This record gives sequence, C-alpha cells and structure tokens, in this order.
Amino acid sequence: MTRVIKFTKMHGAGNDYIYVNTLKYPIESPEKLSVEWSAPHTGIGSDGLVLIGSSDKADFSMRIFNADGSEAKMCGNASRCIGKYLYEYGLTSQTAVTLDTLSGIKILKLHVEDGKVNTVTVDMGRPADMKEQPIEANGQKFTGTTVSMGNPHLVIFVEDIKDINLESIGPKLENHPLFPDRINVEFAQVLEHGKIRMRVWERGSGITQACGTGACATAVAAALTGKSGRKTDIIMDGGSLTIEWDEKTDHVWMTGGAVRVFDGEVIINDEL
Ligand SMILES: N[C@H](CCC[C@H](N)C(=O)O)C(=O)O
Repeated sequence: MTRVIKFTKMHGAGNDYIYVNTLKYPIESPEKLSVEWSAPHTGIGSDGLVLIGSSDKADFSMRIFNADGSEAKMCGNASRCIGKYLYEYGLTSQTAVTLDTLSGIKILKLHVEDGKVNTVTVDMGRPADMKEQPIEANGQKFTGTTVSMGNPHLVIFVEDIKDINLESIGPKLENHPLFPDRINVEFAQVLEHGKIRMRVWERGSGITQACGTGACATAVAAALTGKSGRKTDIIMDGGSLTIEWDEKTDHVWMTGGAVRVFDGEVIINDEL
C-alpha cells in the first residue's frame, strides 16, 4: 500500500523539527520515523519529529521525538512553531491557544501581523527541581544547576564559553551517572546584565542551534544564582529568545520567533 504523509519543516532559533498534522496524517511509529527522517544525509534532516494532534484537555496536543527516537516531555521551540502552524494553516483563528504536552498544558500567545505569526510567547509554567551541585566530566570540575522545565536540564556557567568543547563533554554530561534519565546540557556565559550566551547539548539530539526549555532553564539558573535579574535574553547559536521569570506567578514566559522552512511529502510504499 502506498501512503503519503505531508510534513512541514520549521525552526525556532535554528532548532529544526519535522511537523506532521496527525489529524490528517496519523503516524504509527514516530520513534522509528524520527530516527529515519532526522538523519541529515539519508533522511530529511532535523533535530527530531513533532506531532500535532487533538486533545480532550486543550485546543491541540504536541508530541516531540528527539533525533534518536526518544520522546521528550516538552519542547519550547516546537511549541512556538506549532502556534504558527495552527494559525497559518487555518487550524485555529484564535491568538491564544492551549497545547497539551506530556508536561502539562501550555498557553501560546500568537503575535499576528498581516495574517502571519512571526513571534510567539509561551507560558512555560513553573520551573522545578532546582539544585546547585558539583559535577565532573572529562577530568574537568564544574558547578551546575539542574532545572526542570518539564524536561531536565543541567546549566553550567563558565567564564568563557569558547573554552568548552561541547562535542566532547556534552555526551559525557548527558549520560552522567548522576542522571539516570539522561539530561539536556547548557553551557552559559554572562555577557552583560540581561544578556547571556548559551550553547546546548540536547539529550537525544546532540548539539542543536537552540533549545527553548534550555533557554528558560538557563535564565532561571542565572536568576537563582544572582547572575541576572528576572528578564534575560538568551543568545544561542541559531538565534535569541527573551525569557521572563514572573515573580508573582512563578511562571516562566518565553518569547521568540517561529519560521516555516518548507513543506514536503513522504511517500511510503509498504510493498517495496
Ligand atoms: N529543543 C527543545 C527541547 C527538546 C528536549 C529534548 N532534547 C529532551 O528533553 O530530551 C526545546 O526547544 O525546548
């Protein structure tokens, strides 16, 4: 049997995923397809696969799979891209959308100009499990702060981010015995008040150009350790996000861009 699955490639600050509207194109084995499609040379090339679906608790649902096929509970950059997708493909005409994720319901605020959604603000909820701790990898000693933004992060502030060999140390920290569920790793450097440079090694996807939950975790860790105030711009390899940790509600707000790269279709011929 031949089946066609339409998809859209989108990115948020360079963190790129393949988006499928499962209301139209149901997907049976997303873990396997995420591995196949994410591969840069033999697939479409992406940081993972994101499924947009229905929900009985919210307007829509999101599922996110890393490039290694593992499922994450939340994705900041994908949540903004979904906001753009829903509005521009006519699945909603609302500018406030609720999104059901494995880490709870998130609220998207779409900023619409001339019928297009270029930026989205997401209420990312409360940070949790914050803990400062020493950690060692590759013979180097660091102090890290763990922060959960629905998914787990380890944020490490350094004097000069250029000294960090992320490709070598990232996987060691991701798989450190302290974190049996593995962890997303952020190295960060304070540039000036309210501006932090950050690079990320993502659990299940490796180096990515940006990470929305990672940017939130970095801003929270900076505020907790007195390195910044409540509002910070996080500058990553592929772009910047503005993160505000609201004192009254304890919720973290993330604002940034969402970009559609192209639409495509995959033709699956089960008989071949
Ligand atoms: N890039 C995503 C997070 C993916 C997290 C995933 N790598 C995991 O928790 O396993 C973001 O923008 O928030």
